[in-house]
Amino acid sequence: QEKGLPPGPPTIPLLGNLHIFPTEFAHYKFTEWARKYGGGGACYINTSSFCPSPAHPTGQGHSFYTHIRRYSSSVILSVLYGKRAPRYDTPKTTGFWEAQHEWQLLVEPGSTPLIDIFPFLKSIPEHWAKWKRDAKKVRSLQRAVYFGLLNETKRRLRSGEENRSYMEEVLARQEEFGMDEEMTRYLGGALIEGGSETTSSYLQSLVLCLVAYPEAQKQAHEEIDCVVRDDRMSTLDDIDFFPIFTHCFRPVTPMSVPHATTAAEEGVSSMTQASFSCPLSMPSLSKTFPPALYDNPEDFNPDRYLLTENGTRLGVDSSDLGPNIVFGAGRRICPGRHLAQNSIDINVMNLLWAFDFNPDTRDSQSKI
Ligand code: HEM
Repeated sequence: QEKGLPPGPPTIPLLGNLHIFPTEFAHYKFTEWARKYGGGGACYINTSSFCPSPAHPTGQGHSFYTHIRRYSSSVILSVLYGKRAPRYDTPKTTGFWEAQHEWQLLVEPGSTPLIDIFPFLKSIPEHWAKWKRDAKKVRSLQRAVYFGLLNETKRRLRSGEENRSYMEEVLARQEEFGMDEEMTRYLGGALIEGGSETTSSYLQSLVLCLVAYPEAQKQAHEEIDCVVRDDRMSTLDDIDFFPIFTHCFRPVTPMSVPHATTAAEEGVSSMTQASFSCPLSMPSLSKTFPPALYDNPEDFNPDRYLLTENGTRLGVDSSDLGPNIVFGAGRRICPGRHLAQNSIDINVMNLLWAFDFNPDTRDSQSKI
């Protein structure tokens, strides 16, 4: 590694660590490197100017996946446009999820050439560049949804049917914020993206964990039944009776979001300015930590949070591992974290209150 940087895997000129950058489940590889080079703590991965996003396995086709997705879309659409998503199979909802899926395929490591390092690649004709055709497709899918939603809001405003949604406020103050039409459409789009899949992934992982760990599910049912009786559903006031629902077992953003400096920093060459240091986000993944910090980090064991505040072994200093670490830190911390946490809290309680989750035995291929 360059002088002054934390230890990490050996680099090669120009590409840094790009030639060994994992194309699938990158957070597992980073965990391994953190253990190998950083003694379980931070290690530095030089990705030159290529910013990957974590790979997500695609949905399993179970209806609980789409129920949960419909829910998270409905919450964010209500906040942004005052519009609910009562069914999954509406053009706006399925349109969004299709665009999101295609987008993720496009930003996965390895799916596009290194255009930031070799800008001449941009001039390859579309006919020879699948990634260009894919990008065009994603652009038109996203624009259909985002433009459609904003146009609908404008039509409503023109016919005097305000609903005091977030995007109405943005439209009213467009000039004050210095936002043109394009920025306004994409602001809505970015917030739908930020607010939909994050919450739904958390809840989908929860259901999978409950199925995979029946003992933990049984215990959770007993606890919820003591607080929330059969004659009512839970409310956010009930949350104080439960330990914090942690994001740490299967965090939604195991690598957080890559950050880049916009100006040279002391001791950092221009080559690494746009690199990101994954360990910044790694504490959110309990797998990252050696058993010195966590007892059996690979086990879904909610009880660990009863033992110590952050689920670590007794006597370990875990002040850096607070439950909010999954929402990032500093000035770019997730602005939707309060909405997200409330949404998660109420849903975890209600899902446990209402359902027994069991493996789907109808199709042996789909068992977890
Ligand atoms: C379980 C739910 C969620 C998780 C785990 C999560 C996580 C994160 C993380 C790790 C970041 C990057 C922070 C950083 O760069 O340091 C982020 C950014 C962001 N999130 Fe969330 N998020 C969630 C829900 C939401 C919701 C519901 C919204 C919208 C209402 C939202 C909107 C955003 C936006 C707009 C950003 C970009 C902020 C910026 O770059 O300045 N997120 N989120």
